Amino acid sequence: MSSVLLASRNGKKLAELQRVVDAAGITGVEIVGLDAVPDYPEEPETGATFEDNALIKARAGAKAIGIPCLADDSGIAVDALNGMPGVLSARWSGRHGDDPANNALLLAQLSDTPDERRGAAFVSACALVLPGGTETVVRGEWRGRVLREERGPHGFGYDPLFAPDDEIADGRSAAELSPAEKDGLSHRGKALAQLVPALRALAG
Ligand SMILES: O=P(O)(O)OP(=O)(O)OP(=O)(O)OC[C@H]1O[C@@H](n2cnc3c(O)ncnc32)[C@H](O)[C@@H]1O
Ligand SMILES: [Mg+2]
Repeated sequence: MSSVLLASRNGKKLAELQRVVDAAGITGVEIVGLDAVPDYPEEPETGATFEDNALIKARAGAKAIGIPCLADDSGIAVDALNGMPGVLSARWSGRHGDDPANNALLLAQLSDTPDERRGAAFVSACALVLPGGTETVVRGEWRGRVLREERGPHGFGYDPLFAPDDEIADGRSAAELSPAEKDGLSHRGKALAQLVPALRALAG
């Protein structure tokens, strides 16, 4: 049984990554979180793109622990803000990981933006880096619109403000979808689906 390190310091994101990998039913690969390995310092996420940052995080984990490492870098890209917050999504309000402050700032910035120009996309880049140096990076996108108020109890981050375009969502926010529904539609689900063959190849 080989092990793969899932390198995220965001508990709710980590849970989503774990769920999607579990649902893929990959046998012979054990997924371990950062809590199961010795502590190593967090790399600054200095990349200009989601892909760059996912690689920074996955390379750091593979190097520090010496096993294959999977990392996600993600965020929301708002059309009316020319793609921002983008790679700055986790710290848009200035405080890293402060979801209520990030959501409040985004709402305020879009207060004058009419409904027909509130389009946005969640983006996830997922990188798998092997200690030998092999690197795979994939991307998933999820189109929708930014709501005018937060709705729904599930998910994390900007989910309560994001209404996916998918018909099956039927106007609900991403935080009003069940976790399984979100996984089936989300940027992260779409990105990870492309990594399943590479993960399967590690089994043994
Ligand atoms: O870097 P790690 O340790 O994985 O954890 P993080 O929370 O810092 O993660 P990112 O740097 O990738 O920043 C992603 C931010 O984008 C937002 N985001 C990403 N995926 C999301 C999702 O599925 N739903 C809602 N918001 C999301 C949320 O604000 C995250 O904090
Ligand atoms: Mg981060």
